[in-house]
Amino acid sequence: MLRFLNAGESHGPALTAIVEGYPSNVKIKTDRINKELARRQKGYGRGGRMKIEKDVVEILSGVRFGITLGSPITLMVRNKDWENWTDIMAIEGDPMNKKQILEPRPGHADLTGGIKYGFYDLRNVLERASARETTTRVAVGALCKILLEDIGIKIGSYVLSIGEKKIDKSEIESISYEDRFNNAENSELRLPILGKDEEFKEYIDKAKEDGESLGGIFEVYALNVPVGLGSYSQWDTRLDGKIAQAIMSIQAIKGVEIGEGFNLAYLPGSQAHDEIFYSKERGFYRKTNRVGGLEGGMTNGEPIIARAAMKPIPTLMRHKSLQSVNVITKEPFDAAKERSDITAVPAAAVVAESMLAFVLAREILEKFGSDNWIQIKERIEKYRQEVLNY
Ligand SMILES: Cc1cc2nc3c(=O)[nH]c(=O)nc-3n(C[C@H](O)[C@H](O)[C@H](O)COP(=O)(O)O)c2cc1C
Ligand SMILES: C=C(O[C@@H]1CC(C(=O)O)=C[C@@H](OP(=O)(O)O)[C@H]1O)C(=O)O
Repeated sequence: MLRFLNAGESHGPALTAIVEGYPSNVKIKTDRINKELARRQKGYGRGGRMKIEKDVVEILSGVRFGITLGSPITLMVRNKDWENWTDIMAIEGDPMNKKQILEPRPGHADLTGGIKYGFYDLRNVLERASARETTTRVAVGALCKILLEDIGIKIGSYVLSIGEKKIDKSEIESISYEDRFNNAENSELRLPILGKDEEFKEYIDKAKEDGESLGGIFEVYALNVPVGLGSYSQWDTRLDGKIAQAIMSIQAIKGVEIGEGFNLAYLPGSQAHDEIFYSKERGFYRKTNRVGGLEGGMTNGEPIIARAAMKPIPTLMRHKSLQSVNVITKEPFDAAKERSDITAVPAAAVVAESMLAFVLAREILEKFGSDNWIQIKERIEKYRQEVLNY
């Protein structure tokens, strides 16, 4: 089974991931992975840290002369900021008590993590809870995208709202997925339509001036996915559940819906489902995709669509603060900080693409075999023909 683990602290020397179950005979170019890492770093509204980091991957195992071996792949991305934090983040030696963080920030793992793991220096919690970790999720996602692209599956994302500023569903209905993809790539906010960036940027600037932070909603999709990934046979083989879990695991995500999701609850049955049609060229198909490509926990051949809601970034600037309590003195304090993102919805969307790519690559390998990519690809092509002839 394809799986990965990642490790690393936000201000430690490096972030790493080990990917196991990735097939042999896949051509890997580090440029392809670096392109995804750069996409995650973009997005208007990010804070000072993104000016420091320029994420690039180093492959430490599992690839020889640019070809995967079928053995575990180790990926590493160095933290440039480590140089500024070496003494605070010291791996050996006596603790530097003067740099302890005793003030838990609301909306973060700080307080609960401190209580649970038995630390008063909350840096021990926040270093790992931070979304900096998503860098290696994206590196792993890039490996998965290489597989998926080779069999014609394309994954993308776009931002639908930041705070109260929204793109209406009706504004993008007539735009093809190809155009939405290109528009989002050319927008600093990953917006699916052109000409809206300025409006959104002004809105973010205003939030910054007010000392506020913003959340938002993004959509992530996968096109040309074969029918029949996932299964209805057990609760934990249902693919809609796996996708929701993978996206929900991203820091600050508080809601995930598949297809029309929550809106379906307001519709009568006659308007909520996707009727079935048949043509010789296309086989079975739907004219609508309200269920986001998933029925009975399986892909039905239509695009997979998932939307996620991100809460506003918890760290606020000095002039607008949230109340909290010092873990030693028990005195109240003001949790505002100097450095933070104002919003990171576009970055979270790229992370969600990576999580979707990982889940889909894992399902593909589960269904079609997991050792030699050349054979796996042949099986997928044969299966696609069978589906068409069903
Ligand atoms: C890409 C990305 C960047 C983030 N940047 C920040 C940040 O600069 N400051 C901050 O306080 N939280 C930031 N967050 C949110 C926190 O990581 C998150 O709210 C926190 O870890 C608590 O997790 P939870 O919201 O899932 O409970 C970011 C999240 C993501 C996905
Ligand atoms: C470093 C990244 O995001 C970070 C996620 C994050 C958090 O609390 O989640 C807090 C900020 O880090 P710092 O406190 O060092 O400024 C963000 O910059 C990244 O996305 O690569």
